[in-house]
Order: sequence, then structure tokens, then C-alpha cells
Amino acid sequence: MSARILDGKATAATIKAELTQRVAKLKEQGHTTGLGTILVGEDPGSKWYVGGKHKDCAQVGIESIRVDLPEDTTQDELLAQVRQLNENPDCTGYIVQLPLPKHIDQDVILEAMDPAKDADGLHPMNLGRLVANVNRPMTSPLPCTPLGCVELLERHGIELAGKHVLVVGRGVTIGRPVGLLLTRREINATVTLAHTGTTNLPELLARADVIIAAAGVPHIIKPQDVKAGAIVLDVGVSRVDGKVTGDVDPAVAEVASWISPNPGGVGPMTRAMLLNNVVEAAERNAANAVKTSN
Ligand SMILES: Nc1nc(=O)c2c([nH]1)NC[C@@H]1CN(c3ccc(C(=O)N[C@@H](CCC(=O)O)C(=O)O)cc3)C=[N+]21
Repeated sequence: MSARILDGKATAATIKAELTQRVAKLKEQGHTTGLGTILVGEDPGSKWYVGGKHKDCAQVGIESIRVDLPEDTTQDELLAQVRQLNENPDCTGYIVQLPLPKHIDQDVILEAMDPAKDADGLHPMNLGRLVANVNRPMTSPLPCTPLGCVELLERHGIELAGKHVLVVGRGVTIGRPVGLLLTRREINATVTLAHTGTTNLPELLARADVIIAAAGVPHIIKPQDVKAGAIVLDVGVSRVDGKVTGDVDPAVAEVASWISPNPGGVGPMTRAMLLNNVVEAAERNAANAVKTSN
């Protein structure tokens, strides 16, 4: 048996086509949609990601504002840039590319962002809203990678209600928030969160209906670890000999029913969901403008 492919690249292209329409509609109504990025330092991987986000914006008609700062930027200088984007009316949403240099406190920067412009969904206010809201529709930005995982499964017709999902990895961008999203009432999955302190990972892996591998350890998930017919999302990104390498051994495709490739799976979906967050923020602004003018 060979698993079917959760094609993130193709799905992201479909989503981008839909977003293009929504951006055009906003434009007709006189609203511009703009994404800002702040990059600190010279890391080639981070530069490549940021460059990709600007290309994505150009494709869907979103304006983009790029702020690149030197590695030795102080925390106060970065805060000043954050405040500028908070005030800039052409910037509908923005991200501060992570990780930041060690001399800058990431939490201080994230907390200084306007939560309404937080395109990554990582501001503590927005993470808190995700914790607090179980039933009601979410009206605040959600973290892009968890959203990308959910959207990738939904658009392949995969139902998550009642399924046992094992998340491997407890990072703030995916591991911790994805469980909050999957246990919302409208999705109704059951979630286990495993991490480096977990003592029975083999047992948990063997039982899982869905595995979300987000540990950032190359090929830690092996075919013998996985239940026959499991659905496997490969989220981890490492570089081995310069090549993008996921957390999932490609041989897992012989055992799983569905698998997301890496590259070509969750990565492109993360980028599409960033655009989605910016467009949703612009749509909320447009709706609020109508309310206040009435
Ligand atoms: N504030 C912030 N927001 C982020 O969303 C954020 C971040 N910081 N820091 C770094 C991580 C990583 N990340 C990826 C996005 C897209 C791909 C992606 O599209 N990858 C392609 C190509 C991979 C390649 O060839 O290098 C793929 O999977 O097919 C991967 C990784 C976003 N991140």
C-alpha cells in the first residue's frame, strides 16, 4: 500500500486563487490589503522565507512592506519599527520573522504588536483568545501552521471528529496551539501532546489515527512506529546537507493512508494561511468602517 499525498503546494495555489478574488473585491471597495515583514539579521533561511512571503503577496495582489534590519539592531530600535507598522494604515497585518537574535526578547516584541495586525497569530492576546474560545466562531488571527494543517486535511476531505491526534513537539508556533484548534467544538478531535519529556512515545505513535510531527528532528518518525492507515503530517523543518528534511522518514508512505510531503506539504500551506490572515484582517477593517460610518 502507498499513502495518498496531501498536496500542500496544489492546495496552497487554490487558496491563493481564492484570496486573489477577495483582495480584488476589497480593492473595488477602496480598501488596500498590505502585509509587512520585519527581518532582523542575515540568516539565509530567514531571508529566503521572507522573500517568499513578498512573492506570494505580489501573486495575490497584496501590497507588501519590507523592513530589513541589521543583526545588531537593539530591542528599542526594533520596538520603534513595530510601533511604526502598528500606526501605518497601509499595513493590514505584519510578522516579525522568528527566531530573533539572542539579545532581543521575543515576548516583548510580540506583545508590542497590535493584536489586530498580528498576521502570525502569535500575540499572547490572540493565543489567549484561542484558549478561551471553544464554541464561537474565531474572529481573531490564528497561528498559520496549525491553520495550514487543518485546511490541508479539510480540503482533502479528511474528517477529524472523533480521531485521536498525536502531536509530537511543543513549540509555540505549532505544537502547543494546534491542539487548541483541533479540540474546538467544530473539529472535535482528541489530542495528545508529546515532547522530549514523553516516556512512552512508541506506544502513543502506535495508537494514533493522525500524527502531526513537529519536533524538528530529521526522520524521527519511522514506518515501524506508525499504525497501518494512519494520517501523517510532516511539519518539522531541518536542513541535512543543505536539503530540507522533515521529521518523517519517507518510507512511512508505505504504511500511512495519507501523508504530507516535506517540502511541498505544510510549508506552502503555512504561507497561504499567512496571506489568509492578512485578507481576513482587511475584511474585518472594511466591515468595521461600514459600522462606524452608519
Ligand atoms: N514570524 C514567523 N512566522 C513564520 O511563519 C515563520 C517564522 N517566523 N520563522 C520560520 C518559520 C518557518 N516557516 C516556513 C514557511 C514556509 C515554508 C515553505 O514554504 N517551505 C517549502 C519549501 C522549502 C524549501 O525548499 O526550503 C515547502 O515546504 O515546500 C517552510 C517554513 C515559517 N516560519
